[in-house]
Amino acid sequence: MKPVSVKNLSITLGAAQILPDVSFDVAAGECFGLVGESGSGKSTVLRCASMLWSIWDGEVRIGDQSVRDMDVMERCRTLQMVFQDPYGSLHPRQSVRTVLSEPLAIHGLDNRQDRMKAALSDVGLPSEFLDRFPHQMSGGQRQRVAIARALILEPDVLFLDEPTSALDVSVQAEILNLLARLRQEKGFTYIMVSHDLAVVDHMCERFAVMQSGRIVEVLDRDDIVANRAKEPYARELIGASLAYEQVV
Ligand SMILES: Nc1ncnc2c1ncn2[C@@H]1O[C@H](COP(=O)(O)OP(=O)(O)OP(=O)(O)O)[C@@H](O)[C@H]1O
Repeated sequence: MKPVSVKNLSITLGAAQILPDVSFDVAAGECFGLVGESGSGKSTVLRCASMLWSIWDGEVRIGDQSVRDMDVMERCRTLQMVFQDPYGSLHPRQSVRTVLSEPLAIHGLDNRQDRMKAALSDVGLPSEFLDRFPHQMSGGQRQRVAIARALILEPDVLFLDEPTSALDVSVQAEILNLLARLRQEKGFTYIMVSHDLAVVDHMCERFAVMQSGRIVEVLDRDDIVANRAKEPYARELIGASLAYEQVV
């Protein structure tokens, strides 16, 4: 289990300062949420912290190491990402076997067959799925494969970028429960982006409310129940989410 620390993260793209100055700490084994309106910079935090984008200022550490000091191989073994759209994140012409075996080959890991079967079993899929292609699976099964791909190198930290929002409502809870079980079993540290406060409330111990590239407030579940949010935007977001839950 490793903690994550983000300090004074800032990024400017063209003339726009997307993140002026973002800092937060995530404890080892914690699930930390990032919520906020569309365009508030949630995914940008993950893109920078994972080094998908590298032109930013500040510091991101996993355990005692800066992500900038890790080489690509080390970073892949430390940190993996799960994206919103499992169809988009899986190559249409690659079988599950190819998707799962490639990282093992690149990292020179042995017992590949056993590792692939174990990763599929971890996400609740039988080993026959190794021969399937993305179009032969449901959305939920594709997301399970994307999660298996993230697990296969046994990382410490997972960044989850709206991992259920492209899925049918009936499958969303299944995937969230799977992610919660995996965290318990494997001791992952999660940073989870969502626009859905109910999802974050279900999954995360604490969450940061973002607006216009800034964290306006960090809250935990008890703060929601006790209506303790101080910042007007955070209060508004929570109020809107609670009102929506009452309507549906
Ligand atoms: N490649 C890019 N070039 C320029 N601006 C970008 C780029 N990607 C994102 N942005 C801008 O950065 C800001 C933050 O985007 P980001 O995707 O991080 O928001 P978000 O909170 O994750 O939104 P959503 O919930 O809709 O995914 C937005 O104003 C967006 O227009």
